[in-house]
Amino acid sequence: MNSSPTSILLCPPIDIKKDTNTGGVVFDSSLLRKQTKIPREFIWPLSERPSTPKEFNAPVVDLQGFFQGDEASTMRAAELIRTICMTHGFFQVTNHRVDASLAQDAFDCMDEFFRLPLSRKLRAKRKPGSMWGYAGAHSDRFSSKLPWKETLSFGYHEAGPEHTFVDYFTSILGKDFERMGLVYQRYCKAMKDLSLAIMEILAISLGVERSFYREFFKDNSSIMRCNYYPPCQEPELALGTGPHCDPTSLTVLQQDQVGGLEVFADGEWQSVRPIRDALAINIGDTFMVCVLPMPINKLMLIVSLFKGRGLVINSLSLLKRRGLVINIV
Ligand SMILES: C=C1C[C@]23C[C@@]1(O)CC[C@H]2[C@]1(C)CCC[C@@](C)(C(=O)O)[C@H]1[C@@H]3C(=O)O
Ligand SMILES: O=C(O)CCC(=O)C(=O)O
Repeated sequence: MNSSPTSILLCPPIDIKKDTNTGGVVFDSSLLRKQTKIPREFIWPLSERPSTPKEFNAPVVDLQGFFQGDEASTMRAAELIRTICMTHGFFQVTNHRVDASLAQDAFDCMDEFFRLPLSRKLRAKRKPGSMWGYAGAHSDRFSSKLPWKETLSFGYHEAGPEHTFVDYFTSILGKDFERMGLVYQRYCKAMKDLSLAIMEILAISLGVERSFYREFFKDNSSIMRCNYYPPCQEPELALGTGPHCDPTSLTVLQQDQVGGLEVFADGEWQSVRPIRDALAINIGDTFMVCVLPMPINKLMLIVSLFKGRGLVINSLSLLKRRGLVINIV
């Protein structure tokens, strides 16, 4: 499909637009998604691109027993998480009590935002030094090995005013985005509650007083990111998110069914098959360094633009690749 003569004729490569102030690439996904040749700024060195990875056998932790106060089940979950922390630090959780319709609303709101024309998204453009706002391919910060993605980020603090997000979205995008503010306010609260529950199990796993991390993190801040990976006509050359560790404590990720997330485990990149209604969790650097009794390798993540089975993401334009990420700092 990518290299069919018709698509080449319909979509001749264009010169990439540059920001007149910063000289950075302008990531206009409505145009770039149709380009048969991607701009060189997005091409990653072969050595940094994972080749078709094998599937990662991600452990699944069922939180039902924990939430029902079942001690035996909680201890089993804690033991499983302990083993996970001692090896790679990545797992998925089911029965996590984040309402499915809220999770769907969070995807719908991000779709609504990323569908806007670039000029409107740029009204929310992230200012240097701020964590709040929209960024296309992080081209304001980097000039090569750009990620093929758009991001909308904001910070969450439970004790902050309840209307923080509503004020932010409506002031920047207009009244129509009031619902988006309300949805993300509820969503971040739900994710915060979940992260504290996981902190409690982590405390049991690691042999510290049960409420220790819950107390420690209860007044914390979180970073929320909506990552949207638009269709790419040369997905084998680009990456959605480059190889990285999370320099934070705990990450909760809600992803759609397309796939693309990979973890570096046992010395190789391995793809994580999304499980419907499950959330992906990984402990970040802070947790690894502070709490683990023995040094282990940091967990590395990447988002490739391939599905696990090597099919091209999103060329079949109905598919999407979306990640809603919360980093507990
Ligand atoms: C503190 C952070 C920086 C990044 C977000 C995060 O909360 C966790 C990981 C970082 C990141 C995702 C690693 C890959 C590159 C990056 C620029 C991105 O693609 O978003 C990173 C984030 C950043 O904003 O610097
Ligand atoms: O978007 C995703 O699926 C995950 C991206 C990621 O690893 C991150 O933003 O830290």
